[in-house]
Amino acid sequence: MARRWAALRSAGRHLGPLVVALLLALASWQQQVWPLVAAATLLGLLVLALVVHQWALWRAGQRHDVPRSALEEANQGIAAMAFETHLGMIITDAQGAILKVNRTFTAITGYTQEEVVGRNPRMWSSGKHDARFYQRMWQTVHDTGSWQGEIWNRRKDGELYLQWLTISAVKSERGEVTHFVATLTDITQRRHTEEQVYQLAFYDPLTGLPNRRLLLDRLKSALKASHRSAQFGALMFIDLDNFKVINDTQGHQQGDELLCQVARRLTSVLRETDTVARLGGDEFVVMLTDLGEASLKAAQVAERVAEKLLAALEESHKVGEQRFTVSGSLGITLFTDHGSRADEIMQQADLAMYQAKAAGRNTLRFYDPEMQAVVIERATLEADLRQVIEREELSLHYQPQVDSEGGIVGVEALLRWEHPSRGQVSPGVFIPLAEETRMILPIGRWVLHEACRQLVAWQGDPHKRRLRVAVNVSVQQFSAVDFVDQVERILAETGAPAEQLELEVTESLLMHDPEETRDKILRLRQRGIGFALDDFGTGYSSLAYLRRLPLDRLKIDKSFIRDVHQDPTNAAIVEAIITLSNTLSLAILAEGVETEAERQWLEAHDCRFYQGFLYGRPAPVSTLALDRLPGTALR
Ligand SMILES: Nc1nc2c(ncn2[C@@H]2O[C@@H]3COP(=O)(O)O[C@H]4[C@@H](O)[C@H](n5cnc6c(=O)[nH]c(N)nc65)O[C@@H]4COP(=O)(O)O[C@H]3[C@H]2O)c(=O)[nH]1
Repeated sequence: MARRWAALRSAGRHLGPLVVALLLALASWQQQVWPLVAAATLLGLLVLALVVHQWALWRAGQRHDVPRSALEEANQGIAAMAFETHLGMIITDAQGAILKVNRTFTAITGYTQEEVVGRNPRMWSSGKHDARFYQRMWQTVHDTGSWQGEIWNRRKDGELYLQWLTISAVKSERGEVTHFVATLTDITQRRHTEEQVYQLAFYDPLTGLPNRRLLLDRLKSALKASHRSAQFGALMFIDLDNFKVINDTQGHQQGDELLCQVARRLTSVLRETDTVARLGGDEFVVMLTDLGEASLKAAQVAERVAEKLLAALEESHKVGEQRFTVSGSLGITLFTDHGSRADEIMQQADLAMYQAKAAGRNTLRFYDPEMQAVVIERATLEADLRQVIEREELSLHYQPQVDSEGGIVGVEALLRWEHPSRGQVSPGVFIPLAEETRMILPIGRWVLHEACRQLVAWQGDPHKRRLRVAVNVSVQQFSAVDFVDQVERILAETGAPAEQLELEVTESLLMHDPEETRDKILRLRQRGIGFALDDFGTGYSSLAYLRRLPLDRLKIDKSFIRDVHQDPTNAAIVEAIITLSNTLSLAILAEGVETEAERQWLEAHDCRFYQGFLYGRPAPVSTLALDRLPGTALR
């Protein structure tokens, strides 16, 4: 029995430490390289099999005498199987001379067992790591029994590759190192994939510049650094002024090439520590750091750099066979870590850039906090505007339209917004905002519906039943493909008489699609709806288009009516408009008539319809007493 134990122990002595070392190597490697966990599991199973096998042999040995050579054979077989895993494996002696490598090693490195036995693994070092790296590595193996990490090595064909390497020292019973076991995996491809993912996540694919995410990351780090150093940094937004034209006329390929050139130009002006990022389109951002502790000095430095950047852009760019000049609008904001957040700083630089654009392009502007207040105000108003219909804060006021004999011919419906905390918001403020946000579409529908509902309500009132109601229609609303259907539907829903509805459109509609505009107007006129051209004289009027538009009425803008009786310029313009309307057989109405003198002059010059404070301000239905207006009578 004692003999059998000794045989087993002897076999175990040969194999055990190596297997344990293999396992340790695999286990530590497994923590790092989870995708190959399966290989480690396989090895674990082999070891389990070894234990079971040892146990079976021992049991068998209890019953029969197992020859020592059989035990050794079995152990060696198992060790050989465990050795041939998906990991590259190397066994060296205590001096580092290679004793054995497996097939995976050969597959990874290109070296066969015969080529490496007796040699030192130093033979394939890449030259990428310095002597200290190797010293530390071996020191760790000696101190702790193992080392693991990434290391660059060279394959037989000379190619560099990155491997995950685990080295374990195998010690004798007396604690002396007898062997080293190393496992290695080729992680070059994985690293390459990781780098690609990183590149995609943090860099702009076209120019290779950092993208918004990386820029924000760097800005946050810069803010933290400025907290420690108390130094200012600067963020600049650059937007190319004429890029869109070049892109549209020359094609996207040329546009892309130009953007790449711009990226190179901007980078060439800056220091290595500065960041140039591309946010997309033709928007670039530059971040400068360590501009000193004094804001004035920092601003001066930033301004100098900004000027250099603009100058670099202005030098002509050769794209394909053509040369282009581009200019940029540049907004700058300075930052330190005074509680500002990265996104706020970005917004400030963006705002400053818009200021630069508004100032005539090819220029730079510093961020101005007052501008910020305007923008915040606008954003809040916009948010409120989005809920204006459901919160029922809109109403219509009506302003009378009068003929030369004082008879009321109609009213203009004018939209009012009663804001719960701000009170009345002027249409001059919220209508443009509604147009920008396309909220004008639902709001416009509401106005039309409400005006038609009012028309029907007035049908029962002998004083108002024949009133014509004029409704303003914005270009966006009119241009909607279903505008004609929309009007038809509202007329049907409310039962309003179409011939008492007049739609007021503006000259900007003429710029749109004249054929489509004409077609829509004709279709609605067939239903009996009238059309007036509002604010006439203030916009761009193509007389050729005007002639072709089937209108009923021109409304002379109030700016020309002011003091028309004593302002020769206004008088000349109004006379010309009246002549034109006569030529085109259009009725004419003067807006903004405030004084009797203006009205008399207009009447003397053949303008017979008026609207203005002289006859009444726009008023809600409840206070609209059309029968009691001075000098008027209901027609
Ligand atoms: N100084 C002076 N002003 C006079 C006089 N008589 C009338 N007004 C004002 O002149 C504007 C006439 O409307 P608009 O030219 O269509 O100009 C309107 C129109 O373009 C737009 N708007 C108003 N309601 C609507 C609407 O329902 N839809 C659309 N799309 N725009 C609307 O907002 C603009 C401004 O509307 P309001 O502030 O109501 O301003 C109204 C009116 O109150 C006068 O004698 N003197």
